[in-house]
Amino acid sequence: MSLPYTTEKQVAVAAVRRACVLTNSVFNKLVKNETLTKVGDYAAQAVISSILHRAFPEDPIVGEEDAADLRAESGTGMRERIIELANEALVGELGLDDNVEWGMGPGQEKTTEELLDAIDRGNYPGGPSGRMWTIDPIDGTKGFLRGEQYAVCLSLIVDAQVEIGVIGCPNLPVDLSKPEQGTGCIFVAVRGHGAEQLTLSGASPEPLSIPASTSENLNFLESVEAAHSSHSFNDRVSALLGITRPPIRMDSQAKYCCLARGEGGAYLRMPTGVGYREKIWDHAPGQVLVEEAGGIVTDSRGQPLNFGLGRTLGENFGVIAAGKDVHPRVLEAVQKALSEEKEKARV
Ligand SMILES: Nc1ncnc2c1ncn2[C@@H]1O[C@H](COP(=O)(O)O)[C@@H](O)[C@H]1OP(=O)(O)O
Ligand SMILES: [Mg+2]
Repeated sequence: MSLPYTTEKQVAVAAVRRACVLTNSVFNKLVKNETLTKVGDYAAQAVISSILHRAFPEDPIVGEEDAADLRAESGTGMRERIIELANEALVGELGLDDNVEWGMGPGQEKTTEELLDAIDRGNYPGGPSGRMWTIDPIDGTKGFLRGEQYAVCLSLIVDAQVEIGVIGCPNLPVDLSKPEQGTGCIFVAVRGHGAEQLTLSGASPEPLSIPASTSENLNFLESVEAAHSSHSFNDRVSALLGITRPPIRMDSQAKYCCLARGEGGAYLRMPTGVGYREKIWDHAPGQVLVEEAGGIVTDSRGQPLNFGLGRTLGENFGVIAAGKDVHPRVLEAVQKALSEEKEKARV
């Protein structure tokens, strides 16, 4: 019997790889300003969505972008650039085992209308049942703009459970401690079948598992942006756990990837204020990756993240991701730090 989701996995990896090549070339070719990330975002979503649609025409997509601004008169310049870049990425000869059947390779250029429709196909509202894909074409836009970490993220959710996660990290060192090995990795997980790291070209799969950690070699992975995740709360939790090493700060779901391969011991993301709801495309691929590498992902109450509530995870209780042995300790420290905060607010 073949493994479940064999075709889905191949198509997803190929789509993410093409989108990574595209975002790299956007970064290298264009002026570094806010428009750069928009161009990359739209073009990468167009590419991934086109490839998914060709392979799985019935599957709905929850994507970060929609094409409304591009369809407007004012979007003409950007639109033309995006169509050109998306088509380059779709037909480019990457010397890989891509399949023309899935809308990649020579002669597969799309019209403007087809690509705008592909972007708009990301408008699915999500929900508790059925199959759906999530796309975050450039997660960590701030990191992308700085030439640091960002990630191209894709997941398949079935009945609110994440079954496949694929995360492309073009700027991530193959091994954080061996920079000479170069950068560019793709992380892939299939529920029940493990997690692996590939090179950006899709070669050399290495299985991933999170090693056991002690307080001495443990440290947090956290956002660069203090507005996305409270640094001071993480400092307090670190102190409660006796962690002495400074946190590893990086943008995007690259944090889940590093955790899955044993770099840092826990990813902690606590809300900085009220109001922001985490999006499912920002956590679905990372969740299955960490779980398949042997870790646990919950919110700050110890509850699993709920991917069946729509486009967001609902009320924001934060995220704790860590190895099996570390997670209970982090959860306990998080709850202690939360009750300290409550106590302070009361006094
Ligand atoms: N107030 C916020 N709290 C948490 N996450 C946020 C907030 N504002 C934006 N984000 C999202 O955080 C993600 C990046 O997180 P990180 O800091 O780990 O790199 C992005 O997807 C970004 O969404 P958006 O793309 O809509 O800006
Ligand atoms: Mg994102």
